[in-house]
Amino acid sequence: MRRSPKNNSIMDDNEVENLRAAFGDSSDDDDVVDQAIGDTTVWERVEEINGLWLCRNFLSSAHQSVLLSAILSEGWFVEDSINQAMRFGDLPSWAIELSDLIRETVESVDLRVLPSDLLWREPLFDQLIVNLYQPGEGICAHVDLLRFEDGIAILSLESPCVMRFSPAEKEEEEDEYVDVLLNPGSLILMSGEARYQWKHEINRKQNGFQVWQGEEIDQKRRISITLRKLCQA
Ligand SMILES: O=C(O)CCC(=O)C(=O)O
Ligand SMILES: [Fe+2]
Repeated sequence: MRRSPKNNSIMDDNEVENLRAAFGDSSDDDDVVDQAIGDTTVWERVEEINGLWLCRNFLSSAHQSVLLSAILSEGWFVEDSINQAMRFGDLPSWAIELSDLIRETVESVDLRVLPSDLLWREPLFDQLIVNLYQPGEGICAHVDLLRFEDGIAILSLESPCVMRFSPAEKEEEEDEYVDVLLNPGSLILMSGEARYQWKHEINRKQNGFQVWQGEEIDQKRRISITLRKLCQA
């Protein structure tokens, strides 16, 4: 069975004001603020999967460029053989800003995007993975390790991709899955069932070939940022 997510877009009345506050209301640079707010900065619940939320335009293109430069200037990806960087505990300032922005934008909508015990834990995230995928590279189906708490965020940069969710435990021969398109600048949040009862994967094996709604996706390099919190020992 193939299912694709329906878009339950709900725009909170206060959202634009809150986003303006989140991105800083620099009156000398209103363009950047407007781009940051975007016209589709909306949390969408992926209907088929409890606890899975998508914010398509979480970061404006300007903000994506700034973040990408910050990541690349960490110097983690200077060699072709290195495609993943992990940090625990003290995160780089750009990751803390991202984490703050997630909390602010979730708080600003009157929707249960993240249960409040997760949203208000301190810190919200203390573990970071940056993955760099060349065209044709992806990640096989997995549930994130249980050493991490519930409440996981993934931000996409540079290239769109399709992330496939499938039940972690499926009946034999059952082929149930839900595809979600992750555009650059989009953010997904997984909690509850989405985090524990569904696997996620990115299949770009065939020379980077992926299809979304019948259209081939032009694969480029993709960078993702995964934010999680380690369980207490
Ligand atoms: O790159 C992604 O979007 C997914 C990364 C991921 O699932 C992980 O690091 O556990
Ligand atoms: Fe994962």
